[in-house]
Amino acid sequence: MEGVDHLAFERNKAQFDVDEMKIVWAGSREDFELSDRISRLVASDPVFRKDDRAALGRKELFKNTLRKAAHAWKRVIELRLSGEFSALEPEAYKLRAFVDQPAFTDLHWGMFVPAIQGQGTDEQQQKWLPLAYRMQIIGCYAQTELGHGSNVQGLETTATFDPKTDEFVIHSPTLTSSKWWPGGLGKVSTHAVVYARLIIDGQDYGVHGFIVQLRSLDDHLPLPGITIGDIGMKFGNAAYNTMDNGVLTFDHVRIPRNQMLMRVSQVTREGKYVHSNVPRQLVYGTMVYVRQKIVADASVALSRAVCIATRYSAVRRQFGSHNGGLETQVIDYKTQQSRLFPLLASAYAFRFVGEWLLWLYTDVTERLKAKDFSTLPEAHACTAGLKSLTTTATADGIEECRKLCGGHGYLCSSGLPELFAVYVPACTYEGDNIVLLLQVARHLVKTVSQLSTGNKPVGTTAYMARLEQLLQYHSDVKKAEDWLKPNVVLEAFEARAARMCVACAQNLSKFSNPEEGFQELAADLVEAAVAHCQLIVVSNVYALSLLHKHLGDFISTGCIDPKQGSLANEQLRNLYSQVRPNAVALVDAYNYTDHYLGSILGRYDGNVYPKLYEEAWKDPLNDSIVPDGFKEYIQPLLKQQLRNARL
Ligand SMILES: CC/C=C\C/C=C\C/C=C\C/C=C\C/C=C\C/C=C\CCCCC(=O)SCCNC(=O)CCNC(=O)[C@H](O)C(C)(C)COP(=O)(O)OP(=O)(O)OC[C@H]1O[C@@H](n2cnc3c(N)ncnc32)[C@H](O)[C@@H]1OP(=O)(O)O
Ligand SMILES: Cc1cc2nc3c(=O)[nH]c(=O)nc-3n(C[C@H](O)[C@H](O)[C@H](O)COP(=O)(O)OP(=O)(O)OC[C@H]3O[C@@H](n4cnc5c(N)ncnc54)[C@H](O)[C@@H]3O)c2cc1C
Repeated sequence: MEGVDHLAFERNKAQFDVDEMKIVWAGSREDFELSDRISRLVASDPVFRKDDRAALGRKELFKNTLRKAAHAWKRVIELRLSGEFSALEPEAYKLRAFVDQPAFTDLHWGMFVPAIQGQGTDEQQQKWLPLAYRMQIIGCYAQTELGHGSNVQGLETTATFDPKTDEFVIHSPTLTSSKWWPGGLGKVSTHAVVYARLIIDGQDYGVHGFIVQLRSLDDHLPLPGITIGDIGMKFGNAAYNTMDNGVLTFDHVRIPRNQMLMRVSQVTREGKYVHSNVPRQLVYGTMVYVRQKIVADASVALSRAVCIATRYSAVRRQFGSHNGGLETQVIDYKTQQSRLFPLLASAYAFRFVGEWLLWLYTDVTERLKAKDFSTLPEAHACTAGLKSLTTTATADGIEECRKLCGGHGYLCSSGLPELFAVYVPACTYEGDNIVLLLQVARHLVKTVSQLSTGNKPVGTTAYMARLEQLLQYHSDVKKAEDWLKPNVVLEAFEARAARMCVACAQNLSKFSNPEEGFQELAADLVEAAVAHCQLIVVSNVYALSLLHKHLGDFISTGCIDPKQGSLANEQLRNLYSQVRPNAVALVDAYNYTDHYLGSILGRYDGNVYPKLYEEAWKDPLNDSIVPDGFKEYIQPLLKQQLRNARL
């Protein structure tokens, strides 16, 4: 039977309305219609073609990215996708997503503009944002240096106030202070928000943001005192090499005083440092914003991989043929289901968690405007923790989907190698995932230690208020179906997280130096932070597979016993059987075009084999029947073998 028939058959099995689910996935009917329209628009535009990307060299690839970014901007304006000025509107954001090629514009819109919006004064915003909104200047976010990324307070670039000229002198005092990594910096950006140590009259006031012009707006040459370039090829072939991650050094570059971002703190004409009545952590606000975006994007990357692996698993057959009949679809193997279906569930779970985090972020932003900073620690912990949890699971999930597709998953034409290579740096950028989990752990330990002082835990740590009860808890599950009750799962996750946090807090208290204790117990603290973040996911959606995966934690903390663990596993198998007939329809509900998926294995029509065969012949190696280099390198070998044989 041809693949085409396999998927039609699969679609007929669905036990729910796929069109309704498309709307659930999109968020609303309006969002669905918008995504649908824009994805088709991109798919039908030849400039946005991407099937030739894997064969391009770096220079061609980069030029191709510039062309796409310029064309995307033209379309944004022509189609009025940008509201009055800004491409931060959902329509433009969707266009960028479906173009599916990282570019300098991501950092311009994703970090440069938000940094000015969040950390600039009203005056600074009025001056810089209109230019940035019209892309008359292009900006990047220059924080990380060769020597320091995670440790932001360890940055070395200096911004020294010169009261004589009312300027800051931006300088890179060491090799390790070279800015290193900023996307869009290497070849494109005309401006950057540069993070540097503020020095006034010999005193160091810590890291602050400054708007610095890097290149001439006429001929694009670096301005005097600025050395700038690309840091070189990165992991994967095309993948993130569409981006010009850059290196930058300053040799006493002067900027006007009013280019320090002064919403959080100011430097007066007289050189006086004034700190507003706001937490200094607001300087980190852009990172909180982007971490929230990264969580929202995790479900997109994971769902793409899952869509490819699910459709292909329904098309692919191995073993099990009796009397010349059809072989078994690999999706029917229980091992395939136990690897694939939890990922399918995770993609949906991350979609809903992303929505919840957007709500939380919006709420915090509103409060900040009203000078209520009370929820900032919670926002930082949630964005950092969920960024870490979802990107780790998504990167691992994409790789698992590649394995689920067997040998063909390793072909670039499966779409999976490139998806993995583009996605995997998300585990590092915007905060290394372990470093971020340690931030969550600090928040949790602080919460536990404040319980005795009567401080009521709020937000996602509210469950800690029931600590006594959670420490007494033992699951009352008696039969497999009991694990279907959301409250039963939720309580087990709460008790596990609470116990792991309390155990860490108790062990920490044995150290006379708390910081030393924190370093020594860091691995346990990371585990406790993961347990807490998983609880956030579980409290937004139901997730039994996580319980099974981390059974060790649940049993060792005494929340459940081994028998109840086996019942969870039994129930999970029942659930896999229920998901099985709906699997293809569940991934159809993502409504991805074949252009966006970029995968022969994941084609909507399931016509995998003829298209794989056709694609192989397009490889440049097949341009000639006898390869270049035959005469120089193959023929002499063959002749030598002949001579040896004669001897
Ligand atoms: C044509 C085009 C058309 C359309 C285009 C349309 C749209 C554009 C498309 C896309 C754009 C959208 C989005 C972008 C999405 C993706 C972007 C793509 C790629 C991303 C590139 C990645 C960029 C980067 O990587 S930038 C660099 C990021 N760097 C880091 O993350 C560094 C990590 N380190 C840290 O964050 C911190 O230093 C640390 C937290 C780890 C260390 O802190 P530490 O505690 O040691 O020190 P302190 O600094 O003293 O902190 C102490 C207290 O502060 C609290 N804290 C820390 N951080 C925060 C925070 N962020 N917020 C609030 N509070 C914070 C901490 O908890 C301590 O508190 P306490 O109370 O004192 O305990
Ligand atoms: C593709 C890509 C794009 C990027 N874009 C930008 C950009 O636009 N602008 C920008 O400013 N930066 C950018 N970055 C830089 C990025 O933000 C940093 O690389 C990231 O924050 C990690 O910091 P690091 O490189 O210093 O890692 P390190 O901190 O050196 O990490 C190395 C190892 O040390 C461990 N480690 C570090 N500190 C601790 C600790 N306290 N406890 C335990 N373990 C620890 C980490 O877990 C990791 O295993 C980008 C990076 C990449 C890969």
